[in-house]
Amino acid sequence: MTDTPGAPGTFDTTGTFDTPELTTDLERAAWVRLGSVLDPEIRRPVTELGMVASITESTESPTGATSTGTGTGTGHLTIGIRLTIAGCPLRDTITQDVERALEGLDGCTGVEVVMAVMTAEQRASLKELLTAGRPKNQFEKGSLARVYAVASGKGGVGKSTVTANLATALADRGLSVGLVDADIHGFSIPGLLGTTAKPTRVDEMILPPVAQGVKVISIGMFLDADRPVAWRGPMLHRALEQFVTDVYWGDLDVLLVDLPPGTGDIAISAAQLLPTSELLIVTTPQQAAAQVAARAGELAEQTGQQVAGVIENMAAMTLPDGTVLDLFGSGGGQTVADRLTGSLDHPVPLLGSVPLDPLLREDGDGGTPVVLEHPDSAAGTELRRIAGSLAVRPRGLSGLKLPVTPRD
Ligand SMILES: Nc1ncnc2c1ncn2[C@@H]1O[C@H](COP(=O)(O)OP(=O)(O)OP(=O)(O)O)[C@@H](O)[C@H]1O
Repeated sequence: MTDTPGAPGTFDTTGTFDTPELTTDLERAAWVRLGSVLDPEIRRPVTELGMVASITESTESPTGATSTGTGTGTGHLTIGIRLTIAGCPLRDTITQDVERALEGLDGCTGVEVVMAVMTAEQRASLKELLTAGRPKNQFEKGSLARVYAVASGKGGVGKSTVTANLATALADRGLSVGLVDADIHGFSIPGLLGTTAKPTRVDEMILPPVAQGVKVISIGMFLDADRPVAWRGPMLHRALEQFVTDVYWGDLDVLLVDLPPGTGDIAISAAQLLPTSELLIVTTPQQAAAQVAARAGELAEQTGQQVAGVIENMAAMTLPDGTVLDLFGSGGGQTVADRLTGSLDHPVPLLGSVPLDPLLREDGDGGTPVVLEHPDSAAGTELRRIAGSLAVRPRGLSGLKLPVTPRD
């Protein structure tokens, strides 16, 4: 892989992209194959994004011998790729993906990937291509994405762990999923998804890293991890606003938002910025915890949100010898669901009850969500089941009867 300066020229003035000049059959076949290479962040083919600058079959082999007789090339391809920014952290991934896509291509004797960087005009064209026709806030009313803001009454109930696993399980089902870590003071989502990647900036547009198949953005990606965040309400609101408006999410099926615990500024900002969002309330089975969790759900009355359901976490676990360990008591999830059903104008179901499971914690610590690493574990099975019910849930609950799945 070698670097060359960005070569302008194959973008036309209307902001769309010309295909590179293709003169041999091999070059044309390579172009078709490269249509399967997705930009790792934008998740669209590199051929659609103006990232393939050139495909050239050399007439001279790397050893200096020229091709003979046929008038065609030597089968050695040089692929010019334009990265969005210099020092793009994903250059190796893109190189490997290009090489893999061209593997076994008939008549291809070798591939060299040459990297360049987009010019300012090319970046502007790319941004135009990605944002054209999209509202600044794509999650306004009328948005096709289902948006779930995950809330809890207090910290430590496993809200972030549940959110990361639901996002991963939904992505694993083939849905296009975004995840905003809005737990500004206690951001833990990048760790739970095993990523230390930073977002790429294309001018003022932010491309979120993809981890475990989920497009994820967290305040932690912009900060020095060891420094506490001492932000006040307006700054928190601005940060969340940027996550909503400046991040390129593409066409999402589901956006999950990991809220901080409680009923603070961010929960209210999220309701304003994401007017179609519904709340998912996470609680432990403990009755005292359930009372606080219900209060977080009742905020929905003031913000005009619906509560899509309650998820009980840290429920009783069955030990290998068959005994049941009921660490936090039982019934908290159902209590919250009943109380919210009583106080809000729509039924609030208990969506599921995730047991205490050491694998959930271990996999979370390891950055490999349990739904992928141990899908058949007690917690993995229940989290995948809950994700399944969210995946098929219609958007908006007004006037709809919800399937209530009480647990015993
Ligand atoms: N069902 C479970 N079984 C075992 N451990 C769990 C379970 N759910 C969560 N945990 C563990 O509990 C701890 C707290 O979880 P997590 O950080 O997700 O909570 P939280 O509600 O998001 O906290 P905060 O809002 O304060 O950030 C983590 O160590 C996590 O691995």
